[in-house]
Amino acid sequence: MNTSLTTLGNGPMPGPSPIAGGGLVLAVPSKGRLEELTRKAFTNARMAIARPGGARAYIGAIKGQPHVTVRFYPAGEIARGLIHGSVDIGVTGTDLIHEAAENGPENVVFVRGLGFGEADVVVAVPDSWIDVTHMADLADVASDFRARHGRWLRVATKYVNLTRRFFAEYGIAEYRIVESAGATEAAPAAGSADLIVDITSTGSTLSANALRVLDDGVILKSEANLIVSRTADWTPLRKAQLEAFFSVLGGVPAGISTLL
Ligand SMILES: Nc1ncnc2c1ncn2[C@@H]1O[C@H](COP(=O)(O)OP(=O)(O)OP(=O)(O)O)[C@@H](O)[C@H]1O
Ligand SMILES: O=P(O)(O)OC[C@H]1O[C@H](OP(=O)(O)OP(=O)(O)O)[C@H](O)[C@@H]1O
Repeated sequence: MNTSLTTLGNGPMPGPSPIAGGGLVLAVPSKGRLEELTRKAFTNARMAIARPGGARAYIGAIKGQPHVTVRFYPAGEIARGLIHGSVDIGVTGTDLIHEAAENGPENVVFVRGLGFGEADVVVAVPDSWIDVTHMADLADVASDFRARHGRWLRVATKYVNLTRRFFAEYGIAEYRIVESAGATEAAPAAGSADLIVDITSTGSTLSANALRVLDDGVILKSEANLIVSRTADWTPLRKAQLEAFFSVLGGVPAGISTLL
């Protein structure tokens, strides 16, 4: 697995930044698989993240980057912070940028994929729905579901916005979203929803719950990314700090130069 943040090799250990004052917020995932792999990626790039207060502390630092404050946030919060400009640089899943706002991708620069957190957001139905293999079949099911069952078709998901946009592309409007905070795959068997939209990587959670991805049901392919906010307040000082940060990672990436 390639967890390198650099494109041009690791380079020398960074010295103290010549720039004083101001400061950038670098947000990294506070828990789960993304936390561990993100920290490994920064360590590989000789930018090891220190978390002096331990696993429950929410502020960290990078040696040699005195103008960078590391904040540990849930992955979804990082996406929202990058879009709104309260986070300058962040690592999170691309799925969360797309889910957080329809114009989310326009408000950030995806600097590079990090080679982990690879997963697809998919539409999955019970294995027993043998005649439903494509979104067009689902559209047929949705259109007469209420007449047949006396209630709307229910979709369990935490990807409410991605679901609405994707279903609209197929003209599917007759359904209800059941917001799910976790264990979404359990919802159809538990009777709280008819189908789901969720993230999958190996597919084992879907098959363990007798669910199947529709043939054209991949909404998007996601990966952990190093991301820069376009909406942050890019004063000349902070732009210089951003350049200093990326100089350690092999140079300022092309997409960033439009900010500078
Ligand atoms: N099985 C998986 N394989 C690879 N990447 C995944 C997998 N599940 C989730 N991810 C990635 O990690 C991100 C965070 O997922 P996770 O399940 O840790 O979030 P959460 O705990 O539900 O959300 P939050 O961290 O915002 O509270 C996902 O949005 C996706 O980008
Ligand atoms: O396709 P799979 O490889 O089965 O992964 C999919 C599962 O991973 C995530 O959950 P979570 O992070 O709670 O699960 P995990 O750590 O067990 O993968 C996601 O919400 C799915 O439930």
